[in-house]
Amino acid sequence: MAKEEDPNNVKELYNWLAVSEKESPKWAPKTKRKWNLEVVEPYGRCTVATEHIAEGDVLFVDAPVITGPKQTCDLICLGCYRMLDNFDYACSKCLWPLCGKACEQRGYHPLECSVFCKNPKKPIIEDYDDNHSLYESILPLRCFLLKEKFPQKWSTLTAMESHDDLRRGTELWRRQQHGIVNFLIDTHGLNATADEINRCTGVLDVNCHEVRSFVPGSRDEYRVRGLYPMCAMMSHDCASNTHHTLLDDMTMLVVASRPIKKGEQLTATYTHILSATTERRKHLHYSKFFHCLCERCKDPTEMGTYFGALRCSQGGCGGSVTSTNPKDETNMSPWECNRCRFMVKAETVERLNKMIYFELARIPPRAIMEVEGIFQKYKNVLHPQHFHLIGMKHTLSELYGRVENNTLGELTVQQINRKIECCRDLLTVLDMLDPGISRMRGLTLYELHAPLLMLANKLFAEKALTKQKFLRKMEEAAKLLEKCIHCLQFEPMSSYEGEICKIAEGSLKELKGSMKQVETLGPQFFKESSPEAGPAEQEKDLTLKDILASLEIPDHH
Ligand SMILES: C[S@@+](CC[C@H](N)C(=O)[O-])C[C@H]1O[C@@H](n2cnc3c(N)ncnc32)[C@H](O)[C@@H]1O
Repeated sequence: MAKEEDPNNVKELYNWLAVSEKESPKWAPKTKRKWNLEVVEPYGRCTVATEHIAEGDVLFVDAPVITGPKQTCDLICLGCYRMLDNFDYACSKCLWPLCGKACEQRGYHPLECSVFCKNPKKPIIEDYDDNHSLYESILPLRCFLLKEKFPQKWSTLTAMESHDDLRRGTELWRRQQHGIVNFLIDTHGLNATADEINRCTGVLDVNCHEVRSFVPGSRDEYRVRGLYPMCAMMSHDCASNTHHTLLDDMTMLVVASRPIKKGEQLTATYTHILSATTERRKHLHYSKFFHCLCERCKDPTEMGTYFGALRCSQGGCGGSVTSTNPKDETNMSPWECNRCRFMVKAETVERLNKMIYFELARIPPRAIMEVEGIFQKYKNVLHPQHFHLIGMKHTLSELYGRVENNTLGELTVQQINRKIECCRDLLTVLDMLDPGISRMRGLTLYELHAPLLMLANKLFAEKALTKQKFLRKMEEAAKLLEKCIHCLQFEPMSSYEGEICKIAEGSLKELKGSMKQVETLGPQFFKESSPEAGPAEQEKDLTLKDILASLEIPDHH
């Protein structure tokens, strides 16, 4: 299409949407498009809702233009992406690592093979540590080869942003000239110009998504990169309003994670939501070349979570120390206590966060007591909702009940309560930073329902609950399961989340059956609900919200 007719390549991108719809699985939901591609500064092209969108509405399915290894990764098979323990099998034509003969023709491997086979050189894996950059040239090469082999994909790829002007001269750019451009053109004689390769590398750097799944028919996990043009058109927001799910054939399903108003942008998160403002903004600037100015980044309290805040160290103050200017591009603005105005240097905060990262990184996997040790060490230094403490609670919520010698049945009541506390505190933060449909929320709700039910059953066995209270506790667990299923409903069955969703559906059915049975049980199974005990018992469960509601005072909080 002539450039004048489509100056922003919007039509070109809509064409890809049509291709994706054709390529997506037959069962994938088809819906009317409720958004348009528009150009809005400073974002560039972005997706804008043309009508009200409800939570869970399917927005689109997106097929990848191309997939391939990440810039750095462990040894993998270039055909099926399975991780390899050793370099035992080399492609018979190009000598690159594969898992076996069948993968010589699998996936996109024939693309790079057609270039490397002209000058076969077995890559020297022994020279690299884990997570090496041996593979960094593969995906840019695959992109370049689309030009001849898949022209439709090539024209979509060239419609995408590469920020060459902003990338040129950066440290990353300089490294890529050696590892990618020279490697392909000088070592392997690729008939391309440096500009063409840099453009492909740029499109990948600015637009790629990490994709994680299992090799079909196995439990072998893979982690690669994929170029999803429609997903890439969504602007970034540190508290986004969409949720994406990788389907079995590597197409991406995108749904609204919460209601989206007409005129609002559909947004995705390009970075990790459980990291602090300084880190997210640094990462976005380094990798995506913009300074994020979303509501969360502008707010020193990060939407009331105090996710980066420290506890004030001045005796008895009890205030929270936050950045005086989180938007500062130099990250040098001092931090200040919101009560006593005590100041802390930004550098000190950064050093403290790094120190905790290093301590956490040294912990062996699944070591509950070590995580608890670091939590105790820093709990009076950091705000209770600081990202490090919430990150540790996330880890603990998954470990208690799931590791050897700490299975759910082996936990003490104290440990069960700790698991419950960790899940609840994580959910509180997620409600503020990532409300609606999310994998993390779905999994955490599942983790929370089990110990709650276990405690309720224990108390029932001890005849320590009235019938009403036991039913209320069962109802709470059922509600958690319902919400978990809502969050994980789009996950494919082959994924861990899809499996949990299926298990949650089974547990919910069972639980509802048990509740019906409990209704029929006689009083001999329960604690007597004496007139004195009744109100006191109810009081324990009351919240401030309940009290305000009963007095009909609106809660302005
Ligand atoms: C994956 S692309 C998104 C599509 C892009 N707007 C386009 O026209 O091709 C990422 C780029 O979009 C822009 N962008 C995305 N989110 C942004 C945000 N929150 N603030 C400013 N620019 C943003 C930046 O230029 C970024 O490098």
